[in-house]
Amino acid sequence: MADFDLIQFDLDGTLIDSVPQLQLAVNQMLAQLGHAPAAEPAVRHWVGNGADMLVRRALTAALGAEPDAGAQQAARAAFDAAYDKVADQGLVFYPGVLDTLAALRRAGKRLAIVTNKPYRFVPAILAASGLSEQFELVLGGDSLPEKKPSPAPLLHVCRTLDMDPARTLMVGDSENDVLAAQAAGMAVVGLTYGYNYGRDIADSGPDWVLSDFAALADLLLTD
Ligand SMILES: O=C(O)COP(=O)(O)O
Ligand SMILES: [Mg+2]
Repeated sequence: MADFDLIQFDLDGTLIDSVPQLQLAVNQMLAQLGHAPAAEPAVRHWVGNGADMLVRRALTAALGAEPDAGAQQAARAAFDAAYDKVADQGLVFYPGVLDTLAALRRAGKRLAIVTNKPYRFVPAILAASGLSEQFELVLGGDSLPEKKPSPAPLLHVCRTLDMDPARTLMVGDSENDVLAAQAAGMAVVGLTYGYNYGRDIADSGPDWVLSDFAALADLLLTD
């Protein structure tokens, strides 16, 4: 058994499969700007570095070139307005997520979320899932000047909750989660089922590779 007091979770691709809602918002943005819709696998590969990068990657694919600042800004505003309407609709949790989070809380583990998704969208998602009370701290990609793969948000959570990074576990689906945790001096679990630009999460060298969220209970709660 691994002994950690604080578990920091990624959100998209780790707790929820948010690509359906992100795809809706991306395609609404593309339609508004006169472009053809993007297919689901493409959107899946564009997630991971926050909304600005998602919008930039979608626009670059549609235009065949990098957007200028004005186009990017207009597209981001269109995306935000569309995503605001759907972010908390029809949420799908990966198998085992809700039960395992509840078991970790019952065992006295402290839980936090560090996502690259802009913070404004996150409270509604957690409220719609009944998870608002489970996490002591929630940081979005724009909560601090740096987002994952910077270790800054992970270390900020430890400082705020007065916890030692050496007794903290990061759990995520992307190399950004693994790199952030490694730079923060934290152990990290890489989940295989999320979004990692189509790459194998094992390649970034997490301490554990799990294909099932419920396996976290075996890692953290059995002795
Ligand atoms: O919004 C993103 O690009 C990714 O979000 P995540 O950090 O929760 O996976
Ligand atoms: Mg993720």
